[in-house]
Amino acid sequence: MARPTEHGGSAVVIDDLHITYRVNLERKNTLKNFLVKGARGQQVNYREVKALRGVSFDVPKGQCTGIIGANGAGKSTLMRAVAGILPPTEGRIEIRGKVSTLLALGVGFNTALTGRENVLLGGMAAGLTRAGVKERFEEIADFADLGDFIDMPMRTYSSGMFSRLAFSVAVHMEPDILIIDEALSAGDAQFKERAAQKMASLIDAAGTMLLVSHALQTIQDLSDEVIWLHKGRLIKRGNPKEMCNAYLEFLKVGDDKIIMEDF
Ligand SMILES: Nc1ncnc2c1ncn2[C@@H]1O[C@H](COP(=O)(O)OP(=O)(O)OP(=O)(O)O)[C@@H](O)[C@H]1O
Repeated sequence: MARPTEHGGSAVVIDDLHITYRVNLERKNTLKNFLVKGARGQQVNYREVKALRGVSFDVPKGQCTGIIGANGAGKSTLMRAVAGILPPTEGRIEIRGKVSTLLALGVGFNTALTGRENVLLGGMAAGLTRAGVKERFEEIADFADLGDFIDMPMRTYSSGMFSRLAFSVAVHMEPDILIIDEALSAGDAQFKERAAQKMASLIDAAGTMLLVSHALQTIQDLSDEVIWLHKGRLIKRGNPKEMCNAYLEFLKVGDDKIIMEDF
């Protein structure tokens, strides 16, 4: 049973989240090198990248929360953490419901298998029964619109085709929480249009969404609230138009001071 907290209406609660990547700087990143260095008492050379530094916010149920920020701000890291792919280095993520994400599904696809087989596996990985996936299969395949390619190994897919299938599987899982990271850039113009329509209908169906995009118009059109990340920190959260305007102003000026004044 959900713990009664002050975040009663939240689908996701993120509390003081830190994520630090540990990057191995060794030229020879091999087990042998690691063991040889260990045996000689030498240190293996690591560098730490603090991708998220104490981020806290909650995602209200049934709303779309947009995430914006410059390259390297930590947006994808945050999405991977909410999807359960990356464990928090420090802090806490509480998820109330079934999460579906393009990231996790894309990662889970086995390119030696056909699209059809991957839909089955992906659906089951997302918590559906075999019968449940079969019931939805036609709709998923129709939406991805890959023609005969659905029965071809996925290694023969273009990256756009890969994304279309991943997107289609993700949005047909009826998740409680849907994570979309730049999904609208998946596929060609026609698919983008259909993807946007599908997302609008998902939002109407009151699903909770986390949406990461550099397309600020899309963010404004779809989000109820926007979070602005910069260098691993949450700078501001609030009304989509105001957040996007503030971010655009920052991009124009290109100066961290504009952020730090309010921070
Ligand atoms: N696998 C990784 N190993 C080490 N460092 C990483 C890894 N992935 C991301 N980083 C670093 O973490 C920081 C945040 O990266 P992240 O991809 O989350 O940013 P982003 O906001 O999604 O950026 P973009 O808009 O460019 O996609 C960056 O400094 C990046 O270099």
